[in-house]
Amino acid sequence: MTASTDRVVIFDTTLRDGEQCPGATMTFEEKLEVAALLDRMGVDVIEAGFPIASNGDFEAVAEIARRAENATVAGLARAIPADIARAGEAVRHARKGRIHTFVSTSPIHLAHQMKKTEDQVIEIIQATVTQARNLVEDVEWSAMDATRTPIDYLCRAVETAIKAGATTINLPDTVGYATPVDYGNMFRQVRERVPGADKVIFSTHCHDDLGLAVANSLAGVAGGARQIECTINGLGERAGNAALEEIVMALKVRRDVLPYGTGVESTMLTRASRLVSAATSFPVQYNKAIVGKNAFAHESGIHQDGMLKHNETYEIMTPASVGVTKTSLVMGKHSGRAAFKDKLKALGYELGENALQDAFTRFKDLADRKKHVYDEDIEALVDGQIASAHDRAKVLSLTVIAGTMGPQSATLTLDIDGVHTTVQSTGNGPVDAIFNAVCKVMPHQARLALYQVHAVTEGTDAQAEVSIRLEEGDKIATARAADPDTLVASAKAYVAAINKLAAKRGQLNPQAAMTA
Ligand SMILES: CC(=O)SCCNC(=O)CCNC(=O)[C@H](O)C(C)(C)COP(=O)(O)OP(=O)(O)OC[C@H]1O[C@@H](n2cnc3c(N)ncnc32)[C@H](O)[C@@H]1OP(=O)(O)O
Ligand SMILES: CC(C)C(=O)C(=O)O
Ligand SMILES: [Mg+2]
Repeated sequence: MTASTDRVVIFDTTLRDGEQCPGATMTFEEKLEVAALLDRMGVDVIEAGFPIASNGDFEAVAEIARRAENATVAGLARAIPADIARAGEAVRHARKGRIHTFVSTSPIHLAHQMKKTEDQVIEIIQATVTQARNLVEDVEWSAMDATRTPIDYLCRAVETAIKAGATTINLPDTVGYATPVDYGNMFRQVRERVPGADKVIFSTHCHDDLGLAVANSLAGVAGGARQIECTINGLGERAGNAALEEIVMALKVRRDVLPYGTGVESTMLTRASRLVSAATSFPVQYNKAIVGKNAFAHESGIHQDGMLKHNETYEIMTPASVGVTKTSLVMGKHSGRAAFKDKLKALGYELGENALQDAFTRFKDLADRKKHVYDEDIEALVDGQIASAHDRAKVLSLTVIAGTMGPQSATLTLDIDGVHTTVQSTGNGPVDAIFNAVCKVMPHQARLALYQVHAVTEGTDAQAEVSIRLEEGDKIATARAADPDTLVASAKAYVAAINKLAAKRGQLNPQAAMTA
């Protein structure tokens, strides 16, 4: 695949450079799982590890090589015969195997890390690429720290690698130093000057030290590269590598100016991101492009209003195109009426204009005080509004006799429209006794569909929160009440639910709303 084609090879190095990120080590099984997903989603080359690094790395590369059905599997090797032999052994059983060998070319690396002269490194390139090529057909050679290498020497090194049989030439921005203009020009110059450059694929490999990894990779493609090395979630050494999901979507969304396709199924990107995040225990930052939790979330009223009118007002790609079910309109202090009304509709409420305005004001007050406003908060706010608007009965006092001696009984005083009524009742347990007492004052035909108690906090002095759901024909009323005394919370929740039911009935027949 030379520069004249419009297809870019996606080379994923999550399992090699990604794993070099401090703390991101994956187990053998996790690596197999990630590799299987990369293979299925259409990644062209999976760099599965650095076989000389450890027996574990060797085994992982070898097993991934055996299992991969579509992708080429690459193993990394320094410019050292033992490394190359080990990488060759690891990818031996792959349907398509690659040895990726690299050596430094920059003056600073030659002087301080390699302690070799330029001529010595040229000899090493010649010998090691030849060795690799004798083991496999597909050999990638990388000039480590290419972007800090004088162009004349870089061209000489690349020419040596091509002559020795390299089929892919990678020019990494190892330390994340390049800018897009530099990086694109480097590829243009090398491709123009090196004999045989038109017979190989040039590759980018960018690090994100200046936050330019994706931009540099795309500039490299504009300069003639046709392979991009990248990682899921941008994982990698130091600030990471170019993020695969960003590269794939940039090429997909901006095909008008970057007319190069990939074979990656973009709807699997979110899944891959979650898998790698779980395997490495590295959380994905909320505002990460493409796969972050907020990538398709809108909180501000103006954006939400636009999104409700037309989804292209504030989204340049659909959530479905990257495997996210839907856009989310997050309710918060920046939300407006349009989104609030839409949320209420989704939650099953249809309020008149005045009630809507009232609920919206209360919602804004709540959002000013609370960081996250959940659907349940909005439900409670509207339910509370409905209930308090029709809150005709209130629990004034409750005395319960419970325990083993039985029968359990409850003495309950309710305030209904300002009139205090006291009743007594027995029951099969204290809660039953309370509910029977309530029914004496407020008879109804509703079925108790849910009675649930849970502790709001920990400890024996915790507040008990009781949830009740009553169903009467097609009318449903739910209510919650909290009190340090579970039985008092039960009485309050039950009365609140009946209040709501009465209000619902009352909308049809106000006189019959409460039959005390
Ligand atoms: C830019 C990159 O991402 S490069 C890849 C980096 N990844 C890793 O290093 C992860 C895996 N690494 C390892 O497990 C180990 O470092 C090993 C197994 C590769 C080597 O371990 P050791 O033999 O103990 O060497 P150590 O790590 O201390 O030093 C690296 C040696 O490799 C040499 N070296 C580094 N790169 C290359 C290269 N491309 N070709 C040849 N030699 C190299 C260094 O000069 C140094 O040699 P020296 O010991 O003669 O000075
Ligand atoms: C091994 C090489 C390709 C590398 O990771 C780098 O230069 O960043
Ligand atoms: Mg790297």
